[in-house]
Amino acid sequence: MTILAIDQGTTSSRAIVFGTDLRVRASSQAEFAQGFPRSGWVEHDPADIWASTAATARAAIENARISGRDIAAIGITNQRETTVIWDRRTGKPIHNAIVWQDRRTAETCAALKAAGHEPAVSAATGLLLDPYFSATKAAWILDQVEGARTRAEAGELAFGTIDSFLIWNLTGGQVHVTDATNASRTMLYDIHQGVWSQAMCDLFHVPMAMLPEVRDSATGFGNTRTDLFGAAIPICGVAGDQQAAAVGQACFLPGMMKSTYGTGCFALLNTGGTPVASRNRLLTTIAYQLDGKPTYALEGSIFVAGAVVQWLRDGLGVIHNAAETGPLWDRADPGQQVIMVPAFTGLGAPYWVPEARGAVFGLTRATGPAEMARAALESVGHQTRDLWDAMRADWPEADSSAVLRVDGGLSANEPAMQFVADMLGVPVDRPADVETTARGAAWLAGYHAGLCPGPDEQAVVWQLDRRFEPSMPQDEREARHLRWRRAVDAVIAVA
Ligand SMILES: Nc1ncnc2c1ncn2[C@@H]1O[C@H](COP(=O)(O)OP(=O)(O)O)[C@@H](O)[C@H]1O
Ligand SMILES: O=P(O)(O)OC[C@H](O)CO
Repeated sequence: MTILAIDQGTTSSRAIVFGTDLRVRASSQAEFAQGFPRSGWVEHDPADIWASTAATARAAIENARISGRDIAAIGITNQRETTVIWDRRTGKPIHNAIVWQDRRTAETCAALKAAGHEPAVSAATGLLLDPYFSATKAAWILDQVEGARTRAEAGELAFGTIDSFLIWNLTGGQVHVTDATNASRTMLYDIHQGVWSQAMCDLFHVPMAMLPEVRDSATGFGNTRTDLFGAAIPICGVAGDQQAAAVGQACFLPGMMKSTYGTGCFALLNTGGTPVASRNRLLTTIAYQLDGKPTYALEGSIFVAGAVVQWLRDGLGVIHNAAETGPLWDRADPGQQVIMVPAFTGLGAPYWVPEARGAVFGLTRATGPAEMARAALESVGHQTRDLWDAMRADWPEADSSAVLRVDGGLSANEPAMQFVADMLGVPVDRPADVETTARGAAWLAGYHAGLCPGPDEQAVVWQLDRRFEPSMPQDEREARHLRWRRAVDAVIAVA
């Protein structure tokens, strides 16, 4: 038997067929259009999301030379926070999906912050008042689409993050659910009580009648329509993509930490069964929920990591593909120490300044593509160090014996990963299996279906590809990171 993992990401949809040993059997991937209707706005057409998901799932099944009847369980993992509202009767979305990167509700968040609401929001949801999360996005749609609020209150409309929207479509409109990890990104969910928060729904003007039922990350989420894949396949695992990566990296013990370098960078530190309230502007979130028990994490979210490499390619045109940044790093003049702060869509953790924009410091006439590429990659290491410092301050148990597990497209870049190790002063481990996000979703589904072993055994099969040991002298590490902090201060000062 096999397990199908659906990984619906920000720029592409992927489907991967795993054996029950969690080895990849076949996969398929399709990019879809990004909508930028105004500066700071980012939208997806939900029809594209659904069509690319269904098409890649079918293609992966075909590539594996199996049929839907050979799939014992489906696991879903998804871009988080992105918000869809649809009509329960027709299944039709009433607006494009508002993507996690979208900043259109920045003013709403600023006003709520100024009115003193942030402590209550953080206490209930573990999050900060930022446009990143779903609540203000949902309210924006209800305010803009005529009649939507009344219909939502009457229970005619459904709200969902992408997992909910996919499950709704996969089950033919039968099931309106989400899992605890996705719920914990909405800013409407009480992560301590494990229920939707009436106080948050009131504050953000989101009617409770439109919210999905919240379930464990490994449980039954309904069966697929038989006409989709030729069989009614049970959906047994769901988690937001960053949480699924933590699961795929087998970060099952308190103190274990992973960092995923895709478009952005998201670091999660497992803090066990007790939520840790951050004093350093990190997020408290649910890492996974098994058998009704949430495991919590501290999360640092950086909006631009791999995206800075895309900008070198598409914006500056100094590279043709991402992998060229490795050799360019080697050619860069190390004496120049150019600093790039890639705050293209504001600064995320631990600064949270939505108005900030990017800057490059230390340019000379001798600065060329190599120095720019190196500065871009170094920004990833500096940002990870910022998160690391915040995590150690919030949770001193994250001591010097710690290791950072990395994954995501940019983790293929050797000098960048070496620089992360140098900035943190701890080893950085890259696993042999880089499909960690999909693997996490597959494990959740396989675990519930009785096909995969429990967390302890699963942790043992995690395999190392390469360990990056820190080699930069301590005084150099601290001096270089101090210059970065000053550059960030300057970016914030002009925001
Ligand atoms: N060798 C590389 N060096 C630097 N960046 C890379 C490399 N390979 C991929 N990337 C970057 O990684 C990102 C893609 O990673 P991926 O995990 O697929 O992201 P996502 O799931 O967010 O789309 C891109 O932004 C790309 O620029
Ligand atoms: O789709 P990704 O990999 O860019 O991940 C997006 C995150 O889930 C946003 O919180």
